[in-house]
Amino acid sequence: MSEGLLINRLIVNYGVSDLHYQLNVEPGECLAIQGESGVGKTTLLYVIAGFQAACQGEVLWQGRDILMLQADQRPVSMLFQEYNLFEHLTVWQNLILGFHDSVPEQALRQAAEQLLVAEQLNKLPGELSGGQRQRIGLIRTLLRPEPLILLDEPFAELDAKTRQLAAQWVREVALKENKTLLLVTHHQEDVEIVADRKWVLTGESF
Ligand SMILES: Nc1ncnc2c1ncn2[C@@H]1O[C@H](COP(=O)(O)OP(=O)(O)OP(=O)(O)O)[C@@H](O)[C@H]1O
Repeated sequence: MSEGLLINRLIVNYGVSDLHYQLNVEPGECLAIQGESGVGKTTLLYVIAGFQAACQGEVLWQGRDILMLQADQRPVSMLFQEYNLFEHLTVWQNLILGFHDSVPEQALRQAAEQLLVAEQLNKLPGELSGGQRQRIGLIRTLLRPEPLILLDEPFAELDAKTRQLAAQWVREVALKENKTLLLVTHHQEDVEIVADRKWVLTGESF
């Protein structure tokens, strides 16, 4: 029994085609997921997070099949492509949303400083650039309490220098908070900075 994440003979069906997954991630490991476009990287993250159904197999976290749980019951924090920011709330209100009475205020502010978005906290998300929104989403996703972090091209809107800064920050927080992290990226530099290991999805069945 794995204490981390074990994806066991998982099959996701789209009409005539099936996607197959078999994977083991150690607790605290940062795994980069690569593979050709359309091979099923995003689909895998959606199934783990509970936003898409699998038709067979298991997703075990610490020995327990999380496919049985509703999305909000899973030990998962995922950064969506659209960064799930509420437009009518300020950036800061967005950041503290969902922490209830245990807001890690100091850590959130420190992260905003490190990722160069501290000046943006009192603004509305609509006033931010795509890259600034992406970093706000990243901060919230990483600093939430859930142990399993799913990131789908989380640096896509960042310039090379900011991308490197954000990748280093992700690595640092993941290690410090003992997160288990799956990172979908096409960039080799992200893999080198963030990941312990790279897994190339080929679409072959097990
Ligand atoms: N809603 C859907 N209906 C039917 N087929 C779908 C649907 N979503 C995805 N697929 C199929 O599932 C496969 C995997 O898609 P997915 O988006 O997971 O790939 P990906 O590896 O993340 O690709 P990319 O790198 O381009 O983002 C694709 O071949 C696609 O045709």
